[in-house]
Amino acid sequence: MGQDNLRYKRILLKLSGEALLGDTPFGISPEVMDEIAREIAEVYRLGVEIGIVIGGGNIFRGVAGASKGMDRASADYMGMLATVINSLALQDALERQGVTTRVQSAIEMREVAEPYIRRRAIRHLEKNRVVIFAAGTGNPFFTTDTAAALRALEIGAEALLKATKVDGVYERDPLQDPRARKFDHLRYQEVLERGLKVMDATAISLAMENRLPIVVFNLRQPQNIKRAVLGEPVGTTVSN
Ligand SMILES: Nc1ncnc2c1ncn2[C@@H]1O[C@H](COP(=O)(O)OP(=O)(O)OP(=O)(O)O)[C@@H](O)[C@H]1O
Ligand SMILES: O=c1ccn([C@@H]2O[C@H](COP(=O)(O)O)[C@@H](O)[C@H]2O)c(=O)[nH]1
Repeated sequence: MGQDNLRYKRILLKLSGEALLGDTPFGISPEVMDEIAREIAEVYRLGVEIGIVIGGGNIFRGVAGASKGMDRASADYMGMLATVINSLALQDALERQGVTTRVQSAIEMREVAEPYIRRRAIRHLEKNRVVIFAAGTGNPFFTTDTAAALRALEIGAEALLKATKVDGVYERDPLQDPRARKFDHLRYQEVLERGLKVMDATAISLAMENRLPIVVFNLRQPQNIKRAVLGEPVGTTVSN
């Protein structure tokens, strides 16, 4: 398949940390990780330039620590380190699929990852390397959704693809209310006004201000990443 069929040639893919659990109670399911790596490798071979942000919900979330009395900022740093663990696991899985990758961390840890340098990240993408952005924004009180929107804008991605545990954006959380209806398309403002929690408001606002389209879809449904890249109807699109 040639590049002409692609709807997006450079994407920022946000992967749910929680989806990595699969059937395991904690951490990373090797089967799920391999399956995700295969899907990404297929899209990579279409010639798409791919930046990735992966969440940390399978290991630790700052709000969970804070709710048990921890200092919020310390808990958030733990959450950011959790995303580094996931990023290294994803790098390993992708390289086993023959995909060249680099991990860039927003918190410096030279022995395991490059520091985040925007121009260098763009150069990696131009050289057909998948760039995995670890440690979120590097700042507490944010989430990896916001990190994904930020990095998408920094690298000039044409879309932010949020691959998560649900099929798209619903009128209410579908995990709480299975009767909730799914939207095919929503405007940014509607997501904010309806208080839809599928993505945090900071990420939505950043995308809205910069007209960055967001596609929310189910990570565990085979071929969904490819379908989104080809512009086929999948999940929910959030744009103007
Ligand atoms: N209106 C809604 N439509 C769809 N999902 C919703 C809605 N409201 C809440 N959600 C929840 O939002 C979740 C996705 O966002 P969240 O940021 O929590 O997870 P993630 O990004 O998939 O995981 P992680 O934080 O581990 O990376 C879904 O799993 C869903 O249960
Ligand atoms: O910029 C950021 C990104 C993340 N965090 C912390 O990491 C965890 C895990 O990220 P999720 O988006 O929830 O998967 C998050 O709960 C925060 O505690 C951060 O502080 N800053």
